[in-house]
Formats: sequence, structure tokens, C-alpha cells
Amino acid sequence: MKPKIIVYMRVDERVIKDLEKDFDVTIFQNHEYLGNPQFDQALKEAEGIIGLALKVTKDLLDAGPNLKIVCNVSVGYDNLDIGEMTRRKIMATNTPGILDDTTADAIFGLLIATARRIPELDHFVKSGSWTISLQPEQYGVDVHHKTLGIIGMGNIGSSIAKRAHFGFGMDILYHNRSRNLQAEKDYQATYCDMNSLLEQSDFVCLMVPATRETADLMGKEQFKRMKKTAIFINGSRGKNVDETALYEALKNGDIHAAGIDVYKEEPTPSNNPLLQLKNIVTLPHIGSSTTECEFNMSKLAAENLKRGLRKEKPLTLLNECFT
Ligand SMILES: NC(=O)C1=CN([C@@H]2O[C@H](COP(=O)(O)OP(=O)(O)OC[C@H]3O[C@@H](n4cnc5c(N)ncnc54)[C@H](OP(=O)(O)O)[C@@H]3O)[C@@H](O)[C@H]2O)C=CC1
Ligand SMILES: O=CC(=O)O
Repeated sequence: MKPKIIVYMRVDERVIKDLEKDFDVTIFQNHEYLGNPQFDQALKEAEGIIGLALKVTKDLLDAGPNLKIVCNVSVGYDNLDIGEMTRRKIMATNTPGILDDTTADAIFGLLIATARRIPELDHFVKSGSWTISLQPEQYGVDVHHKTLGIIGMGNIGSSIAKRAHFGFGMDILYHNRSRNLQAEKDYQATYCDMNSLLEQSDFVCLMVPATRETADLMGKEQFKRMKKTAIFINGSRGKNVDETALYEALKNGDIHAAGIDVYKEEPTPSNNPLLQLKNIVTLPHIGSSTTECEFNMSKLAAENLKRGLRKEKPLTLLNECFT
């Protein structure tokens, strides 16, 4: 009998076909969770899970007594209770590194789209409103040669810095808990404390993981510190931003505009007040979502799963529980 596994949302079709050669696969595509009879039954028997953003909690682990490995098709792993998984010797893996350029393209694209008001002006043309000359109120702001502050100068933050430095001649400030000497050397990035970064940057881009420490890292006080002309970009996780404070900052003109790819709740409800504002550009969490990148992430996650269930060390293991 083949070992049973769960494929949970957004795993590439070709990779699923390959997994079916070795495993008995049950597929869930639509946020199914505990309480759904099919999901509960599959979880009871599954040795592995591969997929995106499944909330792996103590309750879920209790309901999956045979689980040996959970393989995220993402670099972020705030959906996994790593402590509890390690205590139970269940392996956790993610997909670091291979999505840096793709995500940086998307987040830098979001920054440009926000600064140059691309979605709004696209609508202006397509709705037939371009019957007179453009008005100054519709102008955007320059990106090139401005100051970009990156909070979270890790793999993706560095790829964003590369684009900003070489492509747009921007000055780069950054804030981490520790210095990134490579980014300082390669992109002339300057390390600074968070308050100085917020006060000096024309663009603030958030790229930290979602942890207990980063919850609501950007709140009322932080938005107040930013320049009134500045633009805020969140490419990290919605948990890192107080959405009410962001709404107030945008509405009151404490900051000029924002571009966000991620939300507290995803999919974000259509009545999220942020969606009513004109000075925000929104994306549906698509940082790494290109055909090529999603395939490569699925492939890496599947390789991790195969290795783990063969009792070999997965390539990108997150917890120290391999025995
Ligand atoms: N929008 C999307 O589609 C995507 C979003 N993401 C999100 O981006 C995140 C970052 O990914 P990646 O660049 O690969 O991760 P990395 O681990 O390479 O980088 C994270 C950076 O954040 C810094 N950091 C961590 N905690 C803090 C803190 N408390 N205060 C300040 N800085 C901090 C780290 O530096 P130090 O440790 O020195 O503090 C590090 O430089 C992911 O965790 C994920 O949530 C990722 C991919 C796609
Ligand atoms: O949000 C995507 C990820 O890879 O993390």
C-alpha cells in the first residue's frame, strides 16, 4: 500500500502527477479544514502534507496521529506551530531562496504601480474618461533616486534592494535585528534603527517574517513617523501591520499611499475598509505566483516530502527533529 498524503491548495499539477506514482494522494483545493468530514478522514490517515498556508495547530496535529512531515509551498511558515511539531518529531519544511527574484519583481512592481498610480490610470483609460488632458491631481511621484527603507533585509529584501540600487539609483536604508553586511557592500545599504528609517524614507517596504515579535510592527505610531509624502509597501504578511492604523494613516493623509499584497485575513473580505480607499493599490498575495516560480516551489516541497517519508533529511528542513 502506498503511504497516504494530503495535497493542500496550489501544488503544481505536474508535481501532483509525479507524487501520485509513490503516494495515495487526497487533494484539497479550497481552504477545507478540521470539521470537514473528508478532510478529517484524510488527516487521520495521512503521513505527509504538502501545500500552501494550512494552519497546523495543536488541534490539527491531534487529528493527524500518523503525520511525519508538513511541507509548505512557501518560504513563510507562520502557519506552522513549529514548537509543537518539533515536540512531536514531525518535520516542517519551506521553500527559501528560489522565490526571491520573482517576489522582488512583484513587490517592486507594486511599489511602482502605487507611486505612478497605474491601476487608477488604467481604469481612467479603459472607462473612456480620457477625453481631456491629464490633470495635475492625477500625477504620480518619482521612484528613481528616492530613498527606499527596507524593514527585513533578508533574501527577498536584498533582491528588492538590488533592483532599487542598480535599476533606479535609489538610496537604501534598512533595518533588521542584525546587520546584513553583504547588502551594505553590494547595494550600499545603510543600517539604521526603525524610527530613523521611517522618518527618512520616501518608500518603506516591509519584508520581515510574521513572528510574535513582528505582530503589528507597523501601527499608528510608526505611520505617524513616516513622511506625509511617503509610500508604504507590505510584501510580508498581513499580521505585521495594524490594518486599522493603516486605514487611518491613508485616510488622514499621514502617509501618501500604500501598496499591499498581504492581509490580516486572506482572502480579504470585500468589506475590508482598506479596499474603499483611492490611495491604496491591492494585490491578492501574488508575490511568488508566476508559472515558473510556483512550479519550482512545488518541486522543492515535493522533494522534501519524498525525502522525509524515505527517512532522508529534507533539503530545507525548518526544525531540528530529523532522526
Ligand atoms: N508576498 C508574498 O507573496 C511573499 C511574502 N513572503 C514573506 O516574506 C518574508 C521574508 O522572506 P525572506 O526574505 O525569504 O526571509 P529572510 O529570513 O531571508 O529575511 C527576513 C528578514 O527579516 C529580518 N527580521 C526578522 N525578524 C525581525 C524583527 N523582529 N525586526 C526586524 N527585522 C527582522 C531578518 O533579519 P534579522 O534576523 O537580523 O532580524 C531578515 O533580514 C517571509 O517570511 C514571508 O512572510 C515571502 C515570499 C512571498
Ligand atoms: O507568501 C509566500 C511565501 O512564500 O511565504
